[in-house]
Amino acid sequence: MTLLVNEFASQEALVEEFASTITALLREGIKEKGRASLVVSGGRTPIALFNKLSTSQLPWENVDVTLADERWVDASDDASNEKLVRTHLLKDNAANANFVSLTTSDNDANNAVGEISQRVTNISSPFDVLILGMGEDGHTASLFPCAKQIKEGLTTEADCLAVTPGEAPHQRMSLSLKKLLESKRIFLHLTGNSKKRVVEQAQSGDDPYEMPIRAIIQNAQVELMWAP
Ligand SMILES: O=C1O[C@H](COP(=O)(O)O)[C@@H](O)[C@H](O)[C@H]1O
Repeated sequence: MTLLVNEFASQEALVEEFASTITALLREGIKEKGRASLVVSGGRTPIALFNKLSTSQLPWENVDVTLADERWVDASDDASNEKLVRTHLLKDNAANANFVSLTTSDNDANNAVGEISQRVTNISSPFDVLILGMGEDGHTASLFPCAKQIKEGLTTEADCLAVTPGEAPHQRMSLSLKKLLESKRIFLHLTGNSKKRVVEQAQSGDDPYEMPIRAIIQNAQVELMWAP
């Protein structure tokens, strides 16, 4: 499919426009169906966007928010994507959004796949907005090229799976490629020149197992939101 490239002069300019686009899409979803859904990623990139989005004027109680992936740590751990979302997004106007957690108290994420899948399935499909990030290795969500579950992640009909990345910390829970693609609008949010080079590398090859972000770009229209 296509990668629509939106480049901004600064991260501030990106956040301003991106937050307003997301707000408009969620408002549209609520108008059409009574509820809207927003799937976000973790990591460092989305923090400023989350802070800005939390000030958006929306009936947030009608918005379901979940994650594209989670690190299998306690929700109080600094590595937790849920902690990031709770700290930077689910506050101010957005405090009443319905957050769907991708964690349980199970020690092993494999034992929680059924329960998490059920939670994700209960969010109306397709998602209104999906915001993906990407690592320097071309992983997106927790679909890591170095994980032995990568084939499962890119081919399963299930909504989510447990992943153990070979070269990154923490076991993960990730939405599957199939579930990620069930989204009306898919954004890839990146900052910095090195991530831009990784996207260019992804575009110049075909193998999704080498760079899983390719599986998204090859199967959907993806809107890149990039700033230096
Ligand atoms: O581990 C993860 O990394 C990616 C990228 O994070 P960033 O810090 O480079 O922005 C993120 O998209 C994913 O959700 C997260 O679990």
